[in-house]
Amino acid sequence: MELAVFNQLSADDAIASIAHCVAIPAWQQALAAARPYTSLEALLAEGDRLARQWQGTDLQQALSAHPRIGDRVSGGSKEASLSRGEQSAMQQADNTLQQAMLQGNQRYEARFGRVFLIRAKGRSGEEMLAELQRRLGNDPQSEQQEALDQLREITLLRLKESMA
Ligand SMILES: NC(=O)NC1=NC(=O)NC1=O
Repeated sequence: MELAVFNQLSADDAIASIAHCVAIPAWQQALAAARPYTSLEALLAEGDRLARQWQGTDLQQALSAHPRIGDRVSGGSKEASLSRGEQSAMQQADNTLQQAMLQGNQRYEARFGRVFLIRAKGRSGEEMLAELQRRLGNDPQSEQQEALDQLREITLLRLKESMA
C-alpha cells in the first residue's frame, strides 16, 4: 500500500491494514494513531520504537498468530499465507531435519511454555535448528528477550512489505 494512502485511511481501516504484522492490538492502534508519516523510514522507526516496549504478555498474545516452525501452516488468513512464505525453507527440509525441528520445538515448549519464535525469512532450516538448539540453553529471562526481538523483526519485515 502507498504510504500516502495509509496516511489518509480511517483509523479502523489503517489498523486493519497493518493487523497482519503482529497480533498485538495496542501496537496496531498506536502505529495507526501516530499518522501521518512523512516517510517509510519514519513509519518503520515508530513501529520499531513501539515494538521495543513489548513485554511477556505481548509475546503470549502475539504467539497465537504464529504457527510452530516446520508445522504445515493451514488456513486462508493473511497471517497464515505470510507464515507459509516466511517458513518456506522448512518445506524443502528433509525428514531428518523435520524430525529434529519437531523434537526441538517440543523441548522448547516444555522448557519455556510457549512456541519457539524465530524470524524465519532468509534462514535455512539448518540455521533455524541451530538457533533453536542454542536458545534452549538460555535462561527464561534472556530467552524472553530473544523471542521479543525475533517478534519485532518479523513484525517490521511484514510492515515494510505491506508498504512496499
Ligand atoms: N514459530 C515461528 O517462528 N513462526 C514464524 N516465524 C516467522 O518468521 N513466521 C512465522 O510464522
